[in-house]
Order: sequence, then C-alpha cells, then structure tokens
Amino acid sequence: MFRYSRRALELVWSTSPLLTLGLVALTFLAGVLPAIAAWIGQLIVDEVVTQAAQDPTTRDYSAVFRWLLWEALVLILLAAAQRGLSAQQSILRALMGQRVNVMILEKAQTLSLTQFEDSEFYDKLTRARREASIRPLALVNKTFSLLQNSIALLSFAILLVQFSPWVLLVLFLAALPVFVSEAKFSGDAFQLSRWRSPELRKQLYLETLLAREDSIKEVRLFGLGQLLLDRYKAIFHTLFGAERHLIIRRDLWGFILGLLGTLAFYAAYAWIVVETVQGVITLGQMTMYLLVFKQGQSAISTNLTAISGMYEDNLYLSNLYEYLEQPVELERGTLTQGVNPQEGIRFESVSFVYPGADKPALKQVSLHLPPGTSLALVGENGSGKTTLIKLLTRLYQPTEGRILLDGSDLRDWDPQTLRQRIGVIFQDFVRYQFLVGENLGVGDVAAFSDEQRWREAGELGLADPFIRQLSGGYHTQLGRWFQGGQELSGGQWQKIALSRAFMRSNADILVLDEPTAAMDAEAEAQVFEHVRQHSQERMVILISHRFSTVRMADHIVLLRHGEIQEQGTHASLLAANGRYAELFHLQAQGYRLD
Ligand SMILES: Nc1ncnc2c1ncn2[C@@H]1O[C@H](COP(=O)(O)OP(=O)(O)OP(=O)(O)O)[C@@H](O)[C@H]1O
Repeated sequence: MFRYSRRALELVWSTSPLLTLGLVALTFLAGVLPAIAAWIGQLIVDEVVTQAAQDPTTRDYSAVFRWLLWEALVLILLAAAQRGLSAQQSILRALMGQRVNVMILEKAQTLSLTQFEDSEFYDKLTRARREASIRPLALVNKTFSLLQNSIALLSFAILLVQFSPWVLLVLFLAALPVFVSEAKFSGDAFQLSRWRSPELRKQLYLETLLAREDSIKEVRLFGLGQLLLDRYKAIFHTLFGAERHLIIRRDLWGFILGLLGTLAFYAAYAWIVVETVQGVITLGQMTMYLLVFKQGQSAISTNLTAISGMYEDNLYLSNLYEYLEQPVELERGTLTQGVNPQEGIRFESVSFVYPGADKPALKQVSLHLPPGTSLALVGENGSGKTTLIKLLTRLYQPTEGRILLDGSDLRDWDPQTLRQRIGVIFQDFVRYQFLVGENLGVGDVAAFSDEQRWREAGELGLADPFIRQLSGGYHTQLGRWFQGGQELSGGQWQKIALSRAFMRSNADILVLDEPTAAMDAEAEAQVFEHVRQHSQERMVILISHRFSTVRMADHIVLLRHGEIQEQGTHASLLAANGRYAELFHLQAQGYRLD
C-alpha cells in the first residue's frame, strides 16, 4: 500500500522543499490543537459548575473568561493552520500538476515510434496523463492527513485513557469494518477504471471527431453526427452501469458498517453519563470525554478513508511509474562522419516487419544512391515506399540487413548528425497552427525564428510568392484554432512542407514522399525540376505516382509487395519493357486521352 508513498513524497519535496516543510509544521499544529481545545473545554465547564454553585455575591468570572479566551485563541490558531494547509496544498497541486505533465511529455520524447503505435502502451500513456498528474499530491496530502489525525488521536487517547482503556478499544474496533470495506471498494474502483480505459479512449476519440475542425467537415457532409453520438452514448451506458453498481454498493456498505461506529458512540455515551451521574467524573470531564470520543471517532474514520484513498492513489501511481519506467531503446551511435564520404546511401538486403505484422513490409531490398544523384521510388499503394523512407530516417530499425550512409551503418551514426543531414517531408506532414514562417522554421529548430532563413526556404520551396500575398506575410497565423488564423489550400500547404524541407540548409539528403500530390502533373514536374536544380550536391529521394516526374530521376526503383521488382534509369526500364514500361505507357496514354 505504501509502495509509492515514498516516491510521491520525494516528488513533492523536490517540487518545493519549503512548502513541504510548511505542510509538516502545520500538520503537526492542526493535529495537537483539537485535544488542547477539548481539554480547555473541560476546564471551562468545571469552572462554570463551580461558579454556579457559589453564592451570587462571591462569584468570580475571571477564571472562566480567561479559559474562554485561551480556547478562542486555540481555535483561531487551528483555523489558521487548516487554512494554511489548504493554501499550501493548492499551490503545490498547481506546481505538481505541471511538473508531472512535463515529466510525462518529456518521457514521450524518448519513446520509439513502435511504442506509440502499440495500443496497450498508448493506453498507459493516456491513463497516466488523465489521472496521475493529480495523484502524487493527493497521496502526499493523504499521508499528511493521516499524520495529522494520528497526532490528534494520540492526544485524544492520552485524555481518554484516564477514563478507561476499554473506551479506546471500542473506538478502534468499531471503525475496523468500514475500513475493510473501503479498502476493498477502492481496489474495485481501480480495476474498473483500468477495465474502462480502452473504452474511455474510444469515447475521447469520438469526442475529437465530433468537435474538431479538421474532422467536422466530413462528419457534416456524410451526416455522421448522429451515428457517432449514438456510439458515444452507448459507450457511456455500458460503462455507467458498472460504475453505478459500484457507487451504490460502496455507499450502502459504508452506511451499514458506519452504523457500528454510531452504536459504539452511544454505548460509550451511556457509560460516561452513568459515571457522571454517579459522581465518578465531573460534568466538565463528561463534556470533554464526549467531545474527544466523537472527534476521535471522526479522526479514525478520516484516517481509514485516507488509508483506503492512499491505496487507490498508489494503484494509480503505479500506472504513472509503469509509464515513466517504460524501457527506452537508447539511440547509441557516435559517428559524425562515415568511413567513405563518397559512398552515399546503400541498402544491403534490408527486410522489415512492422511489430505485430504477419508479413514483411520490405523484403531483401538492395539499392545504392551515390551523392548528388536522385532516386525515384514507384509502386502501387502499400508496396513499401514510405516504409523504406522510415528505415532510412531511422524511425525504425531494419529487421534484417543493414543500411549504410557514407559506408557506415546507420545504427552507428550519431542521431543528431544523422537528422541534420536529412531533410524530409512525409505525405502526412504536420500542419502546425503556428505562424507561416514558423511552419517553415520547424524544419530546422536552430533557425526556428530566423526570418532571413524562412524567406530563403520559402523561395526554394516555391511558397514565397503566395506567402507574400497573405495579409501578415511570413507572420500570418495559420489554421483556425487561434485568433486571426488563416487556412491554406492543400497545394499551398504542400509548398509550405516543401519549403520546410529546404530549411535544413546543411542537409545533403532530401526525401520527398509525395510532396506534390495536391498539385497537377505539370506543376509537380516543375517542382521536381526546381528541386533538382537547387539540390545539385544533394541526394534526392522522391516518391511519386506520376511518371512524368519519376522519369526525371537518375535512378528508379519499382517496388511490389515490399520487394524490388525492377530498377534502373527511365530509359533502361523502358527498354526492358517490363512492369515499369507497362505502367508508364498506361499513364502516358491516360494523359493523351485527356
Ligand atoms: N505503422 C505501421 N504498422 C504496421 N503496418 C504498417 C504500418 N505502416 C504501413 N504498414 C504496412 O506496410 C505496408 C507498406 O506500407 P507503406 O506505407 O510503406 O506503403 P507505400 O508504398 O508508401 O504506400 P502508398 O503509396 O499508399 O503511400 C502496407 O502493407 C501497410 O499496411
């Protein structure tokens, strides 16, 4: 149960040692003050009884007023301690929420793509993000509350034991059943939330579809709204049933077992009353014992709830730490230069199977791309073109074979150097809701805000002319999420992506995965020609379904079901009169028919 308490405490301590110390001090104060107040209460009542019995002429109120003043002081102190505790907790909550979220996001940066694609893992991440940012502090708060109530209980016990040790025993025994049931139901609640997690993720996804600008267009036009809403509601109803059942059981049992506590209280009450009537204890002592017994009972039940809550928090924290401790593959590699800089890129019998897939996406692929040359990858959908690029950019490691850059294995390269050398646009490039210029700047973080570089990249990527037309030029906000944002056309976005690839001015490998699919064939050919001219020393790898562009590449590879079916220059492939020639003529014919 306390497995993660220490770590949660460390987390809170490292977030703010001062506030943590403050919590400890005030917790102690809030723990002892109630007993002191009860003790003063006894003195007041006894003094009142004494004075009431006096002759009216000789009554002296000074002692009772003095005690009243002391009690008021104690209660003011107690209120201040409680306020102070809650203020410190609120501040810590804000700090901790931010801290844990940053930890989660930082960890996410070290994870591999494979981990992100694993739904079980993704589930863990979502759960960690949803719950765990508030849990560490909740756990610490409960630990402190436990401490505070235990101090209070100890001081109550010191007072109560003078009456009878048996009363103490009754106090503890009566609270035990509630505790057992609370602990059991906390475990159930956690299991339930774990079980619900994939369903909740589906709900979250439906929410995104129903309320996000990038999907709402299609949802509207296909009339999907009702269908998706019905699904959303159906998920809720399945989940809600189990939750309601748990809530009802938890509170019903809580009530029944709680009755035991009330019974115990009245039994003790009767006992104390009898002793008072018989004159064994004074009226003041009776008031004090009753107060202490009542408060002791509530302290025990708060403690028990805190303990079962801690159990729940611990279970949730196990989730956070499971995520944070997820092993990551360290990107080793230290090379900043290859053994043979004139070698370019070489694939040697590379095969690759996606995790969990039953057949390989690439099989025995061997190819060579010398520096300063261009390579076009063609093939039907799903033939493995993008996968090849993902391996080249080291987003995945080949399952078999190896990829060499400048004669050295890609795995041995320093990841930073490698990424600096490759400028890449994927077909599903990101449309950042940032300024236009920043949308280019993301291509090279070192020059993220460098306006001069934005312009140069914009010109090379053919985006400059339309960017100049925008109201704010390179400072125009893009997208609709934020104030004043402008939306671009598909082709304009692609020019932004193309320019982004040119931001990597040091990159000598340019990878374009269908960079121009939203442009017409002629525009695409022009873009590629333009890229070739401005990339004389670079290796360019292009994926395209347009043969008018593909034919301009120095080397062409035709992939089919993950294997190289044919490769060569445009002329040699036509001469071979194989599949490439067939596809080329088919498309050429299509255009002629136009
Ligand atoms: N993340 C992934 N996990 C598992 N399988 C994948 C993943 N991405 C792609 N695949 C599978 O790998 C194969 C090759 O996909 P790839 O994206 O490389 O094709 P492509 O040639 O780029 O296709 P397209 O022309 O449609 O872009 C396909 O069968 C696809 O289903």
